[in-house]
Amino acid sequence: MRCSRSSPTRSGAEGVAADTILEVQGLELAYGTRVIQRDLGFSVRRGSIFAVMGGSGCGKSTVLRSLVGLLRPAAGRVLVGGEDYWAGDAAQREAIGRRFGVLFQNGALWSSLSVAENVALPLRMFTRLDNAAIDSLVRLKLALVGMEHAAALSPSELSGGMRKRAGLARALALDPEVLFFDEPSAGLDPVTSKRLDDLILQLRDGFGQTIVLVSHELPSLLAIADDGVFLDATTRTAIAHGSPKALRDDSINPQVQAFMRRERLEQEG
Ligand SMILES: Nc1ncnc2c1ncn2[C@@H]1O[C@H](COP(=O)(O)OP(=O)(O)OP(=O)(O)O)[C@@H](O)[C@H]1O
Repeated sequence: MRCSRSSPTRSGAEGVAADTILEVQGLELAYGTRVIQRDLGFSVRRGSIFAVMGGSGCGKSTVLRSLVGLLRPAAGRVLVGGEDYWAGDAAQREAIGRRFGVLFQNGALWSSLSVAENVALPLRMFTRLDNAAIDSLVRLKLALVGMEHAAALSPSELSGGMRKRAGLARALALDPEVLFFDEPSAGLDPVTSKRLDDLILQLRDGFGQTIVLVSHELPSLLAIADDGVFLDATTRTAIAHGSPKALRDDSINPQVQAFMRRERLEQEG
């Protein structure tokens, strides 16, 4: 179990532990005057898969939005490699944001572009690589997600699972330090969902990729996440920290137990 209040060796910028890539301190998130979550604190280790968990509407996607720069926190800090993300100006935030890859629920591909052109887009926008280098990188990223055969297809010709994998290839285009997923398994059948889980594990184990994901799909969370935070809609803050397995087996919090037990009954039933 890890949370910001229990980090071990502390060093480097802003006193963040050396193996921490992302640290959230005292975060409060609101839409207008409506507070969604407050007093959030957690840290994400390099090379780990970190899950933001909790029931429907507790604010998981809202937390993700604040981590990737789409929602300015009402209070608190998001430290990326020790740098305070929201303290800088737009240019500084953009520079930090380049270190992120983001995969949204439906893959968010441009429908007018082929799969290969979608993956090439960030490389064309943010690098000075020539066409040959971009083509090679696009082939490499598509091969990584098992989509090399689909380079010329348009997004409308892809299944849901293929769209996610194409979106993943695009999110990986710039070799992000942190990869963010919003509900990777949503809308996928169990077999396709398992393939995506295996791919996510491969990225962690093969490349040391750090991944932060938002999910309420417990089978997937239990299979892949090393650590996480459990948000509660009623108290509007985190009520547990730890891996999904540890929360399932050890948490004494009734809300956490109810969430985990329901999922367990569904699996057993
Ligand atoms: N743009 C917005 N403006 C105002 N309220 C919003 C906005 N987006 C989300 N909300 C509200 O914030 C709360 C948290 O929403 P969020 O989507 O972050 O929850 P979630 O845990 O990801 O939900 P789910 O698991 O159902 O996707 C909800 O009550 C939602 O209605």
